Amino acid sequence: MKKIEHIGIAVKNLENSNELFAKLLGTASFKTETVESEGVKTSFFKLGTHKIELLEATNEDSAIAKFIAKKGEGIHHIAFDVDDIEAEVKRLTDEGFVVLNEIPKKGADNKLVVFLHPKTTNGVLIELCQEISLKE
Ligand SMILES: CC[C@@H](C(=O)O)C(=O)SCCNC(=O)CCNC(=O)[C@H](O)C(C)(C)COP(=O)(O)OP(=O)(O)OC[C@H]1O[C@@H](n2cnc3c(N)ncnc32)[C@H](O)[C@@H]1OP(=O)(O)O
Ligand SMILES: [Co+2]
Repeated sequence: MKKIEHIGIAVKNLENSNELFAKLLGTASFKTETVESEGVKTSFFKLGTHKIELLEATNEDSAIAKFIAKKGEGIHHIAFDVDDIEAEVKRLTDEGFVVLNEIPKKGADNKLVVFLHPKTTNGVLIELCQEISLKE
């Protein structure tokens, strides 16, 4: 794994949290994107080479809606940048981690993503992500 790509934060209202994080970080969100397959609306802030991803649920079955109902707003996942997501899936599976989707899926911000179950990673949901252009 190369670096932390982003930290995902579950929020109830993206518009309000966008304003709050813009004030907090002193910089505006550079992108908002809805990923229907994940049931989320996202907003990204850049901090050096890292990002903060705010996530609001778009439906009640979304992982974000369930998370907020159980734990409230807050840090939802940590995403790591990888060069070869399929090789990382194999390496981590061989190490005994539970991969939630072995086939990488399309995430936000031009990435392929894979999640690891938080039960096998000390209660922290881990996302692996790879820039799509590197795959082609
Ligand atoms: C925009 C796309 C992408 C990107 O490009 O960046 C994203 O970031 S999408 C983010 C949203 N999508 C996901 O999170 C997909 C992966 N997550 C899942 O598949 C599920 O959320 C899950 C982790 C398998 C949990 O789902 P489920 O079992 O249906 O939910 P429960 O509410 O029953 O939770 C079971 C258990 O797991 C704990 N949990 C749930 N979410 C988290 C979390 N984010 N961090 C830590 N722990 C989590 C939950 O508290 C339950 O624990 P117990 O109560 O102790 O059983
Ligand atoms: Co994410």
